[in-house]
Amino acid sequence: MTDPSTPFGVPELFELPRERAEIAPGAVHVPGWLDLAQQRELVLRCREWATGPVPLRHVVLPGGGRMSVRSTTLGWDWAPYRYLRTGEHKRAPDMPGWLAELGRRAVAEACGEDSAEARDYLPDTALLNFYDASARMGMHQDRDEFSAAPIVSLSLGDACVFRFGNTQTRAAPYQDVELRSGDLFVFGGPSRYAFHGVPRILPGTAAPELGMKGGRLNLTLRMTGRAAPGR
Ligand SMILES: O=C(O)CCC(=O)C(=O)O
Ligand SMILES: [Fe+2]
Repeated sequence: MTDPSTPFGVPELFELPRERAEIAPGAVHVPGWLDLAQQRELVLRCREWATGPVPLRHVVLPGGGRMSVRSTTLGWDWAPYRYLRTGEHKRAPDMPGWLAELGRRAVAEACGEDSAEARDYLPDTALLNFYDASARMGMHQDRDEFSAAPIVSLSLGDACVFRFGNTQTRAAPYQDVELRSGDLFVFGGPSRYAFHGVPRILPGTAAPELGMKGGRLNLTLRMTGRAAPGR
C-alpha cells in the first residue's frame, strides 16, 4: 500500500502547510496572506509605481555605497536616512487609500482586530524594493520614522531568506525566515526596532502565474509620524 503522505512515492511533491508564527514578541509571519489574484494585482500596481515619477533606482548611501536593491516610494520619499516630500526627480505618488487600508488589515491580522495597533494604523508611506537574484539588504533597523507603529511587509515574486534579529546588535542571535510571494510579516511592539535584513534571494521560486520574469518585490508600509503635507 502506498503511504498517503507521499503520493507517487515522492515526498518532495508534498509540502506541509506553512504555519503562522510569532518569530519574536510583536513580530508575526503570516504565510500566504495574499491569494494569487491579490498578488497579481499588487504586482501590476508595483509595475506602475516602479516606472512613475520616482522610478526604481539604486539608492546611494552617504558613505558612497550603492544599495544592490532598487527602490521607490509612495507618499513620502526616502533618502538615507530620512523621509522627504520631494524625491530626486519628482514628488512620489500619493499613498493610495486602499493600500493604507490593506496595511490596517495586515496589522489587525497580526495584532488582533480590536488591538490599539490596528485601530490607530494609518500608514502614510510605502517603500517598494526590487531584488534581482544577487541583491541583498544588510542588517539594519527601521528607525527613520517618528512613530513606533508597526512595520507591515508584503512579499511578491521570488522567495527570500529574511533575517530577523534582535534590538541590540546586527549580529546574532537572529532567526532566518523564508518569505514567499503572498507572505505577510509585521513587526511592532518589542520587535519594532529589531535589526533585520535580506541575505539571499531564492531565484526561480515564484509561481509563473504571477507574471513576473524574476526577482522579488517587497512592499513595506510605514507610519512616518511626519505631519501631513500641505498641498
Ligand atoms: O525586503 C524586505 O523584506 C525587507 C525590506 C526592509 O527591511 C526595508 O525596506 O527596510
Ligand atoms: Fe527594514
